[in-house]
Amino acid sequence: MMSSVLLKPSLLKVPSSRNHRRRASTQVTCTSSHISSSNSNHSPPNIKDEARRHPPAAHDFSAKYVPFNAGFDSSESYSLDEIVYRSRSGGLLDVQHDMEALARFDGAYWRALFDSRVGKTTWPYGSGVWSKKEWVLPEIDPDDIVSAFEGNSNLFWAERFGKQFVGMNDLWVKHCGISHTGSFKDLGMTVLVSQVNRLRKMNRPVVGVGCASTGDTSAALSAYCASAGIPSIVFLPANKISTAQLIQPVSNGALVLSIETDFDGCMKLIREITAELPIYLANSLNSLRLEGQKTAAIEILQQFNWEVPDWVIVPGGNLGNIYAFYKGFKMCKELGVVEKIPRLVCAQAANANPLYLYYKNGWKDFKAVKANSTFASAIQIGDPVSIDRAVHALRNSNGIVEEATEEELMDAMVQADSTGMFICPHTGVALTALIKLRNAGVIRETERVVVVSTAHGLKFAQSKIDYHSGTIPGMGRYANPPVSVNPDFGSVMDVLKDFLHNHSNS
Ligand SMILES: Cc1ncc(COP(=O)(O)O)c(C=O)c1O
Ligand SMILES: N[C@@H](CCOP(=O)(O)O)C(=O)O
Repeated sequence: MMSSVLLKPSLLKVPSSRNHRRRASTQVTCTSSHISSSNSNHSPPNIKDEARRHPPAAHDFSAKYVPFNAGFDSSESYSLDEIVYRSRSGGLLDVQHDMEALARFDGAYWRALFDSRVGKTTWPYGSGVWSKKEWVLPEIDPDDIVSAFEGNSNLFWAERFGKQFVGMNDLWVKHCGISHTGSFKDLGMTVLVSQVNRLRKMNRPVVGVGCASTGDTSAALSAYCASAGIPSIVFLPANKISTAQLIQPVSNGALVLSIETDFDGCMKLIREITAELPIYLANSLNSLRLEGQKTAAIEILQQFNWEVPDWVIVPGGNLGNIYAFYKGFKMCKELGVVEKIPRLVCAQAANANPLYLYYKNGWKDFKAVKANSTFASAIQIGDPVSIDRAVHALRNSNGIVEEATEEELMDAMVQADSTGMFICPHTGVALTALIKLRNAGVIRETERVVVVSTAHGLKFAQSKIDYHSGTIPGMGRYANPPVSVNPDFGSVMDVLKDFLHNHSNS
């Protein structure tokens, strides 16, 4: 472990942008060719120029691809600059960091470094993902990074929902959906598109980037590609994603293919296509994505001042994210940042529940299912690519899998909304898991729980409209439809008197 004597305080110094700016303006004749080319018109330096003037101290951190869960005797590995998604045996890959190099710095060092970067505009550390750059893509040049300063999302104390619906005082919702494109996919996509940007500068054969999607991956991919000027192609199951999600890649200039199949069908097609054409695969089968997504776990610890919650509940579909959370927590423990990891819960819609069935069967005989239609449409997935990663995460975190019926998930979403949130149906799935585990006495009243909210509720407004207007057969217990009222004083007074009478004790 690195002793404090060896800590380089300069690594921790994050000059304020004002200081940067002042110094920069007195150094206009700086010798860097980058700077002179980008500032040939003598405009003030931008945040990337400033990052070039103050390169981070040299280090020897590195990362490579290895087969997922490879034994110690495996020597198979690939540079991150190779275009490879599968191991030689056809299994999943994982990004493996040089943990020895990282462990030369102790937990206190990493905590202080990460804390020093929060809330700044310093490139690229103003991003919640890139503020952990050394643990994400240590070798990428900050110039190649494509970032919207994603991450650093609100960890919301769900005081009223906690008290009213689950009898808890320490319930939190990590709002990963309050983000650039409205979902947690931004966290992974900034990493993947940055690496693509680097590969293209290295003249590697990447003409475009493609994904299959239930609506959120495609939104993130198209936005990050558009901001870097990289062509994107998205495969969407026809009529199975929300209008708000569909208009995102359309607006960002992606080639949008609407295909008469489900997500699993689109996933199969994109894998075949990316094996043939110089199109880089952007789904979470590509382990680069998970390096960005894992920073949400680190961020949760950071937001609790490096205290570890008891439980973290994550809605699961293609199952990359549950592993990403595990990996983030595990790295923090391995590097002495915290002393333990939370128990993980993966929550699935009962209409698309292959992981739940596998768990209930004691992890014997995994069978893909035909995913049925669900209001949690972004997790309507029957054959998740990261099934092995999810099982690993759950087994090693004493984890649990729960499921939610359509009525349960919609009721939970509506109840959460009634306490001031505006969440997506997938978060409703996670809240249902919480309600069930509280009722079963598995999660205790005094425990600290984080529910991961994965997308913005506005992307799924139609499902809320349908619920509240009573158009979903058998649903609507907590509906709060608008009241039609005649435009006269008496009619309005009648409605208000009823309202005040009903609420007089609340
Ligand atoms: C909103 C939302 N929630 C949850 C998930 C599940 O994440 P994962 O596929 O990583 O399990 C997805 C995508 O699948 C999603 O778009
Ligand atoms: N919900 C996802 C499904 C694909 O997941 P990925 O993480 O493998 O890209 C989506 O929004 O497309």
